[in-house]
Amino acid sequence: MVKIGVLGLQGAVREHVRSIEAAQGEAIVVKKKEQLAEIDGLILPGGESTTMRRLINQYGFLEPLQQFGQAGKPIFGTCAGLILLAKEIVGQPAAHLGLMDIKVERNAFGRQRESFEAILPIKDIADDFEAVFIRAPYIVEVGPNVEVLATDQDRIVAAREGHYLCSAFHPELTDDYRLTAYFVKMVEESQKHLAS
Ligand SMILES: NC(=O)CC[C@H](N)C(=O)O
Repeated sequence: MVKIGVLGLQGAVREHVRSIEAAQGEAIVVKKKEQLAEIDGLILPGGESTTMRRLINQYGFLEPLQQFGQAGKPIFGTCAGLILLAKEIVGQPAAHLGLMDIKVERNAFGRQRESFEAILPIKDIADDFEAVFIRAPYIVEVGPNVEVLATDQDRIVAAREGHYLCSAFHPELTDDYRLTAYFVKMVEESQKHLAS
């Protein structure tokens, strides 16, 4: 069974643990950078990206997280986690981890649609995924190697670039484990690659 960490500094950590277990992965809550050596893939949960970034700095996580991704280990960023992964954030001078070739806008759906649900098709994963959005960002632009997996009213809300996966919505807040299961499979496949 692959070991999947959930960055446990802030946000929807326990819900991701439950989803990983439901998707046949072993879940580990990562609170210290040394634990990154024990896991095969990592989920950056939703929460508040600015708070998470402050804690990432405080606990010395920034470079270890970047190295984890650059070593080819899969990372799945959900909501605030997507913002952490992005190379560019609209209106902000600097990115956080800057690993994925996407440009994102924070709180992009505005006040009227602060939180909402939508049934969305996700490429190769589901025709009818129940997507829960909470003060969600969306992806404004993607680089040439990024595959768009889902859109909501023409806004990009899920994408993949090689071993990086992201969603603007929260796949851990429902009992629909298909997106998490897709990530577990990505981690299993990367294990085969990294071993060969
Ligand atoms: N549910 C979420 O993760 C919200 C993300 C939040 N708006 C941020 O900018 O970090």
